[in-house]
Amino acid sequence: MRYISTRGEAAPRGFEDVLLAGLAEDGGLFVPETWPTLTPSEWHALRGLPFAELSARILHRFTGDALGFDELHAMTRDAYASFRHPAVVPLVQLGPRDFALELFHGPTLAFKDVALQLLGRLFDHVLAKRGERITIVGATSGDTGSAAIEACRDRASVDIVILHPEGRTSEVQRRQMTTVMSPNVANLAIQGSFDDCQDMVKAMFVDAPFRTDMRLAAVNSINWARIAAQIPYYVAAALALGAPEREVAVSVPTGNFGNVLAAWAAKRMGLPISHFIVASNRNDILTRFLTANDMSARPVEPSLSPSMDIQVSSNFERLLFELLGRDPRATARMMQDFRATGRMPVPDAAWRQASAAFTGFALSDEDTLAEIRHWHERADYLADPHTAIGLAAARAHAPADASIPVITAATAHPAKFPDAVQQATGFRPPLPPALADLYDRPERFSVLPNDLAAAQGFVRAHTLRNAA
Ligand SMILES: Cc1ncc(COP(=O)(O)O)c(C=O)c1O
Ligand SMILES: N[C@@H](CCOP(=O)(O)O)C(=O)O
Repeated sequence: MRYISTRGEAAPRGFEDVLLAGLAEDGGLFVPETWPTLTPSEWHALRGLPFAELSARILHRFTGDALGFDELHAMTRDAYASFRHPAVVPLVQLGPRDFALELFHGPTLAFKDVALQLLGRLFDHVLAKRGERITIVGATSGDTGSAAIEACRDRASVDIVILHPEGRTSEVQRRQMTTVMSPNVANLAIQGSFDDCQDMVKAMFVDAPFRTDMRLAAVNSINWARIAAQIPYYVAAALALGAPEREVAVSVPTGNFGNVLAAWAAKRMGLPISHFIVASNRNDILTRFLTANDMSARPVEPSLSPSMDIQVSSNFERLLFELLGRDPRATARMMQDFRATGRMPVPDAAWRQASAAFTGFALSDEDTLAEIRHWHERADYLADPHTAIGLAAARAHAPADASIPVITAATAHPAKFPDAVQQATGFRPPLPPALADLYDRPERFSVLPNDLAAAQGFVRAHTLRNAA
């Protein structure tokens, strides 16, 4: 299995190199050279397997010979042993055809743990084999940061620096990152938006000397391994509902487009997903694109679902590459124009293809609160604001064929956003016991302006200090 860059100027390479590279040197994202597909009997063989085994079987299709199945299975078993639910990613029925795929039972209470608990172990495995060290630089709007820190803290071969937008995460999210005192972990609060943080991280990756000197690696969903590790839960849910014989639809609260892209990748592998519903908050660039081919970035606006306060969705590039018939030159040109102008006129044929497969939906804060209240009153179900947006989108855009179930990705635990949940329901969800003293723990982070040189200086100092 080899991977190519969406922009065509980076050498193709295998899974381990892609894992360590993160972003391709040409600024593009790695994608599989060809998509692996499963036959109906291969899908059947996965039905009912423990999640760790199913996950290893799917991932093995993407690692090729780089990793043996047994090694991979040992890692998935270990990664998911700490999840608080025995099913790891339980599917909860909320209505006749409405299901919540709960992805928040990992250590930091969001879907990011599913991939990042595994990535931490993959990094260790590959670095130990190669005798190398890396510095991870990541951007977060709240959840990737804590999940990555939890997965990488105290690992001998890894330093990690996470950039978050100052004051724009929930307090629980910030504290989950800034109360970790491990010497290999550092947090930067950037005076800007998540998009600014993500731009800085990408700029560090395309600064070749800096990238090489620091041995940079990525934990964001620009890293293909993140996407690959998010595919298995869609497989598990669809098989549980009758796939491959029965079609399913998915509704995914969306920011960087990684989680919904993982579902789309499952479809490319042959899983019968008939509809993709892309749910966002008032930062609705994807909805504007899907409904009116208006891909134009606006300033990021804070909302009650801060993890989705994103305008420039990294993984859209992977979809664009496919929509353009895998033409790397056209992809590179369009991405560069988007960067320069903030607008991306997508050719009509490509847009029609996208809008036939994906339906966009955006929800205001007020309606998000109403949706949390609706599920609490109707099904005694507590949804966090991100999940609520996914559930609202599923209700608005469920396929006309009522035999198709709709799986909504429940991406965060309600206790991560207690203020919004309390405002909607009057009930303040408590943190699980492992995090019960979170508000009493001391915090450590540095604040920097939205300035690339300053952030690079910080990353360099952190790396050198730990190497000494
Ligand atoms: C709770 C939550 N829901 C949804 C999203 C959006 O996911 P994605 O960026 O993969 O589209 C995020 C952040 O990425 C998140 O943290
Ligand atoms: N919502 C994310 C933003 C980063 O997304 P990623 O999937 O690319 O890591 C977050 O919570 O940090």
